[in-house]
Amino acid sequence: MSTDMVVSTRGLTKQYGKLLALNGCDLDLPAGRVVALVGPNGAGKTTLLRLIAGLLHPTSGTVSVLGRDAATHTVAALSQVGFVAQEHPLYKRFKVRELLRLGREMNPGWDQAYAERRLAGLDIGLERRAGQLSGGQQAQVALVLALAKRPRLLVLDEPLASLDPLARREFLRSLMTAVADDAITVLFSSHVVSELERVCDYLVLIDEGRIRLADDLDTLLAGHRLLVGPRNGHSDDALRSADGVLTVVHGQRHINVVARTGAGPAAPGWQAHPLGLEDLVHAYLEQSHQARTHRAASEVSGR
Ligand SMILES: Nc1ncnc2c1ncn2[C@@H]1O[C@H](COP(=O)(O)OP(=O)(O)OP(=O)(O)O)[C@@H](O)[C@H]1O
Repeated sequence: MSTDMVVSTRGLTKQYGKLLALNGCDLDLPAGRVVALVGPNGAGKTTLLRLIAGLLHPTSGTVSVLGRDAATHTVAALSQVGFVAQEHPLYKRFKVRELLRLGREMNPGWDQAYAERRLAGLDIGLERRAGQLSGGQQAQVALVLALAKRPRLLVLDEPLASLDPLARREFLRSLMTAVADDAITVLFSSHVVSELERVCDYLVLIDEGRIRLADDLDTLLAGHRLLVGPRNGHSDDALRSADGVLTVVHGQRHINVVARTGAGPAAPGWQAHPLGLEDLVHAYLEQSHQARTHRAASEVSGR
């Protein structure tokens, strides 16, 4: 493992009974990045995040966080990791002031002045009860509680899920100020891929418990292209089976092909365009979906 990696997993596997939720994941996350973890429902995102936060033990393989084994040094590892679970649960009957006191009592590195400053900046009064705050304000309080631990790694499970577009923007803005001020590494899962391009600089794509992609966003975007060409004269199967081609979609007059840069059709009439993050993620998931459908069909016909 390289020492400047905040998270390193090797062969990380988690089974719930017979269900294989994570399957032999090797992952290295460099320090100081904002990492988006994306994947369809049930892909294994929460499981991976909980393993990294030391809240679950692997069935096999290893997970090292900030140079320590997260499974065996949980207390030491956890003090440097801020974790906000899905739906950012807070003790709803507690006042914000009481939540801060709890945080202070439970975390040796607690920074009360920082917490109060951030809450004041968000206009969230310390005497408000958590349960009476809006969903967006509760998400912000959960973020402040995690940041006031002064973690080196902040792990957020679906922080945007229950927020409306405005609250999402505000939440991401707060997150970005914290990242800029404190140089922490952030790892967060999300289904809202369209919003990630502005905030993250590293992407991990997980599907069926396996890591499909993990790289700098710029490298990934530069490494793929959308190719648009005329409909006639191309067999779908030939296009699809070409090396480096991820997806082939027929429009009314054109065919859209997502391919690795340098691969795919290059005949006259074809034009290459840059690919956005949403299209890139969609292309990989579509490719997995097609492979699954193909596998299922072969199993049925082989019976
Ligand atoms: N405690 C559990 N017991 C049994 N199976 C579980 C448990 N937690 C998760 N699973 C299963 O493990 C797989 C991965 O679940 P996980 O929650 O990690 O996925 P996810 O990518 O976070 O999904 P989502 O986007 O829907 O939140 C799923 O098939 C899920 O049903």
